[in-house]
Formats: sequence, structure tokens, C-alpha cells
Amino acid sequence: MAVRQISEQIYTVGVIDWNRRIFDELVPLPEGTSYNSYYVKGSEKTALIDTSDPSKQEEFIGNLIRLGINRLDYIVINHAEQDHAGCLPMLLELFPGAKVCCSQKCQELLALLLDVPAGRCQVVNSGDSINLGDRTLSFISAPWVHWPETMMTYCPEEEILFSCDLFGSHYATSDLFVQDMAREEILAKRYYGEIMMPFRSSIVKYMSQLKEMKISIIAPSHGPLVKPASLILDLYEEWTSDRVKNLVLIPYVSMHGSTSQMMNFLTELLLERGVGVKPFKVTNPDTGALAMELVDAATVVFATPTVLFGPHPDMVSVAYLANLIKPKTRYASIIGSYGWGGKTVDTLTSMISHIKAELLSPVYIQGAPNEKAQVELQALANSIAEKHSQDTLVIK
Ligand SMILES: Cc1cc2nc3c(=O)[nH]c(=O)nc-3n(C[C@H](O)[C@H](O)[C@H](O)COP(=O)(O)O)c2cc1C
Repeated sequence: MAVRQISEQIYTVGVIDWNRRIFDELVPLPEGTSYNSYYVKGSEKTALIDTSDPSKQEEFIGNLIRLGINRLDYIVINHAEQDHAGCLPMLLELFPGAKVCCSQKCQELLALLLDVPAGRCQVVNSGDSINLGDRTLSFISAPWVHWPETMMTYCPEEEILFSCDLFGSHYATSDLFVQDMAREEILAKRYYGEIMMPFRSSIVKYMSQLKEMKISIIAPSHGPLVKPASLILDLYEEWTSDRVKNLVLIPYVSMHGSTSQMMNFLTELLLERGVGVKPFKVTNPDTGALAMELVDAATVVFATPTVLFGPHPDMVSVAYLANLIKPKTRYASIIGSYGWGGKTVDTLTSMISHIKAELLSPVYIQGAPNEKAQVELQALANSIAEKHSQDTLVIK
């Protein structure tokens, strides 16, 4: 089903996983995903770039058989994670003459994770290439997008960048190339927020390196290919920039309604002041949707009551995640209600230390919100609106 021709000598032979709904037991997959693998048929030699998730091994091997592949000279492994390299042990049995091209670090991980013998690997460095006759594959080291061993592979004759996880999207679609750019923007942004955002500073460096190259097509490890490449490169340029949107994200939870009332009141105040707002309920959260909002919201206000002297556990989980993915948030605050005492504000503040945001005065009140709480929320709304309007990095 998934064997399709990209160009005269390049095919996609990976597998579309229409029904998978969670990745790494962490990332929700509302639209499924795909495990992309590419076959490059040079005039003298052949190469496969990445494999498939082992859960789809049968289908994947079926694709190779359908294409009549009975010899492989190289298997390029851009990334050792099992959803890309998981079928490698089987491939090494089926193609005893094939050499695995990968980075040194990848070779170590392949041995640890998949018991791949070092003798089957040909370690490559950034700038190295393999000659397939009339096609060349050259390698670009790209550690920390999102593992330390990652590399990308480039075919200059076709101007295709096999970008591994970078520029990907979890998107099961029959479109070989992105057709619906609005849909792609949402799914690619979600993917960027969940998986790539913690490595923003590394990605910025790779982006400037890639700008020097002639790239017509981006062929990622998940989701459809992108042509022209600028469609996704321009989006990444924006997401990895320091610029943020005039938007306040309010992750919230409330047991008896006091914190909800505060959140609603703050939302109204911000809207009146021309600031966008996105309330986000943290009970059974769609963490992908949260990550997507964190990509470019200028401000995050955590809204939680006190439970057993600290933040509500659902908020703890969301704050922990937000802190891990290191958004470029510029301002943060905390609002909520308590009954008799606790350390909610201190605990939450210490939990978000990776978010290098300026902390605006929290509004943390005892009981249901009264007039004093309203005044304090007005002051917070004024402060946010003023910060956004004066900050040159906030897109107006
Ligand atoms: C399970 C539970 C544990 C609580 N623990 C604390 C606590 O340790 N300290 C405190 O000040 N209030 C505590 N409270 C009281 C709530 O923080 C208080 O009722 C608050 O106003 C609830 O806000 P909400 O209406 O937004 O849920 C607790 C309430 C519940 C239901």
C-alpha cells in the first residue's frame, strides 16, 4: 500500500499506521502516523534510508518484496530509535551483504537497543558520502534533534533532504506530498512542540546550515513529504525564532469553581485589553494541543487550587511537561484559590525553572474570589497587556 515513487530512482517504502493513537506512551496521535523508509536505486548500488516500527515489520518487508528489492548495499540509519531502526535486525538477516551507515553514537545505540553487531556498521561522519553510481548520499550530523546520535541524509542529484525526525509530522495520510498546508501546519506545529521544541537552539544552527544547501524536497521520517521545502522551512524559521504571539495560555483546573471563576474573569479582562487568550483544561489533557500552544504563546498563567499543600496533581503534571519542553514563553504567572495554607506558588515556581520567563505577581487568594481578588486580577491583566504591547518580540 505504501510503496510509492518519489522520483525515477527514489521510492518511499515505509508504512502508514492509520490507527495508532499514542506514541512513546506520551504523545497523542489524533491522526495516526507513518514510519517512513526510502529506497534509493543508484546505477551501481542501492540504499535504504531508515526502516519502520517493528510492529509493522511484516508490512514493511512486504513493501520491499513488492518492489522486487533483492539486494541492498547500504542501510542508512539516521536515528537509532526503534520506530526508525526497529526492523534493522530482520533486514540484516535478509540482506547479509548490506552495510549499515550511521554515526558512531548511533552504532553504539544500535548495539545496545537492537543488538546490531558493530561489524555490520560503517561509521560515517558529517560531510562523508556514499556513491551509488549516478546518485550520492551525503551525511549531515544533527545531534539533539531529538537524540544525540541523529543525522540527516542528503541526495544532491535529487535535491532531497532525508531529514529524519526534523520537519516531520505525525500524520497518516495517503498524500505522498503535503496537499493541505493548513492541516500540515497544525500537525507539524504539534509535532514541533512535542518533540523538537526542547532542542530549539540546536535546530536554529541546523537551519542556517540547511539554508546554504539546495533543497527541493524534505523527506521526513514521519508524515508526508514537503515540496517545495520552503513550506516547512519557513514555518520552522518562525517557530524557532524568539518571536511570540500576543496570546496568554491559561492551563487551569478547579475542584469547586473558585479558580475557574478567576480564570474566566482574567480571560475577560485580557480580551478587553486586546490580548488573545487560550484557556486549557488540564484534566485528562491532550498534551499535544498543550505543546502546540506553548510554541508561541507570549504568556502562560497557571491556574490551580491548593491540594494537600501544593498544586493540584493534574497541574503538577502539566507544569512538569511544560518545563521539559522549554517553550520560549516571555511572561508567566500563577493564579488560584486555597482554603487554609500551603506552598502552591513556591512549588509551581520552582517547577518551571526551565521556562525563562519573567514571573508576574501571582494572584493567590483564600476562598472564593472577592472584590480584592478582582482588583488583583485587573492589575495582572494590565501588567500582561502592557508587557505585550511594549515587548518588540511580541507580534502585534
Ligand atoms: C482534596 C482537597 C485537598 C485540599 N488541600 C488543601 C490544602 O492543603 N491547603 C489549602 O489551603 N486548601 C486545601 N484544600 C481546599 C481548596 O484549596 C479550596 O477549597 C479552594 O478554594 C478550592 O479551589 P477551587 O474551587 O478552584 O477548586 C483542599 C481541598 C480539597 C478538595
